[in-house]
Amino acid sequence: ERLPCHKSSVCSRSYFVLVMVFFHVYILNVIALLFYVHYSNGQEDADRVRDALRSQHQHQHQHQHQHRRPESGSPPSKPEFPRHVPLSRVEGIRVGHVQRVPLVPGRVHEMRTLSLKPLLFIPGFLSEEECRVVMQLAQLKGLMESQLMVQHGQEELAKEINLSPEEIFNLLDINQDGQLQLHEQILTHSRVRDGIWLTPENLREIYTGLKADKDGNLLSLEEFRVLSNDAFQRFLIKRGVKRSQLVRNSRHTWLYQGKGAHQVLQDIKAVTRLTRLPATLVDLSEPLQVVRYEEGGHYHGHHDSGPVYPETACTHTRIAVNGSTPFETSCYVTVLFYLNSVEGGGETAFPVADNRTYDEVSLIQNGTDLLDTRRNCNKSNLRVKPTKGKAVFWYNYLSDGRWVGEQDEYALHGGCVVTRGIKWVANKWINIDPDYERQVRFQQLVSQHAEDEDNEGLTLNSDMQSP
Ligand SMILES: O=C(O)CCC(=O)C(=O)O
Ligand SMILES: [Fe+2]
Repeated sequence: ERLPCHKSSVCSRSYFVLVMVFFHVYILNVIALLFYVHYSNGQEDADRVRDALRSQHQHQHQHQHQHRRPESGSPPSKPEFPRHVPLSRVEGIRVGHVQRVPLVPGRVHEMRTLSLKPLLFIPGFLSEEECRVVMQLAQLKGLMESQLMVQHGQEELAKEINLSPEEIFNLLDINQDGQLQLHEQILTHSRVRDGIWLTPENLREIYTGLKADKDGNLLSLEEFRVLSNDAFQRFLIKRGVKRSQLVRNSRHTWLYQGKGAHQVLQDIKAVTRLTRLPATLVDLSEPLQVVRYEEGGHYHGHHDSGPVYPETACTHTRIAVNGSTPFETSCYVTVLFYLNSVEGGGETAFPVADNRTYDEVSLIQNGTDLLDTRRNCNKSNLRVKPTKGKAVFWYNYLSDGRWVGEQDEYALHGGCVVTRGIKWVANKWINIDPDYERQVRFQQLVSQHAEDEDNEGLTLNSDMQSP
């Protein structure tokens, strides 16, 4: 028996029509949305393919006419790495994995993965002859001290940002317990202060000398306040600082690798094939840094690239910064070449490579300072022996899937003290700004500048030719 159904109720014909209309509109909406998603992706794919083709074309063009400047009058060249195409990064697979890299025609080099945190490889690279040429060129040019005895930068910086003793104290007090333990002082206060490396004993000696600390290892805010800003420095200068007490005890020079440079130096730019990074990045990077450590030389633990903060800019892209950035840092992928085999010591140490976790405070514990490469290299997780012609290559940044991302804290490293003989290395730092837009702006500025120079040259030439 059917229930009675009134005209005005939900069973009515008009209600049914209304529901059907809504239903169809809904279905049409869904279909339209699907079409939209499909076509917009298609467009992006098309953009991506077009960009990739364009970049490939530019790449080939660059290989055919190496070091050729952009044609005058042409628009500034587009970056070789469009946003959609991720920056190449070599896969580590697993520790011990070996991959073959075609660095020079007719010869295949092997590259072994040494660690995954940081992503680090050891490829064979330079021939004996190439090592000899680089060392001779560096000697011919002349080397300078890598670190001057006393740096004033920190004092000036502290004055510039105008911090009170309380504010500095809080900055140093990592665990915020109102007292500075010895490792806190070493980690932040003394390390960055003068570029002078202080051991726990040094620090105690200084505090005693300055009559700053009454109870040994702890420094209260009151005691800290007594220490005037330059007390440390004055004390150290009076007492004398030896080269072995510096963060970096070596000499170095820079060798230009562009057009007209010695062929061996130009050939070292084959790091593009090693790292698979775009040739433009390598071309726009700093020159080759050649370093010589005498017996007793060292370089304490450090990062080649700084952390990524909004207020920090890379040194190489500073001309592309809109507005001002108070701090600058180096931004690199590092390729380190060993130009000779060292008789004793001189390994490159990576104290926390492949550690499960990274803990800055535990780098200095119970008198053991893992960053101290004069004393504690044997406690590092990974040490690379300097062998002539070999290179180590690592990423100072993690990947964000497309471009370089956060700083890789595990990339901490240093050069162990050379116990016998002399050590020669060369750094090929490939400058990459973690800020993609800034790197692109920088490249555009550089190519625009080159273009302007070319135009100026043309004007000058025609001036000279005119009667
Ligand atoms: O000499 C070494 O083994 C390391 C050198 C180094 O880390 C550097 O020059 O930045
Ligand atoms: Fe380094």
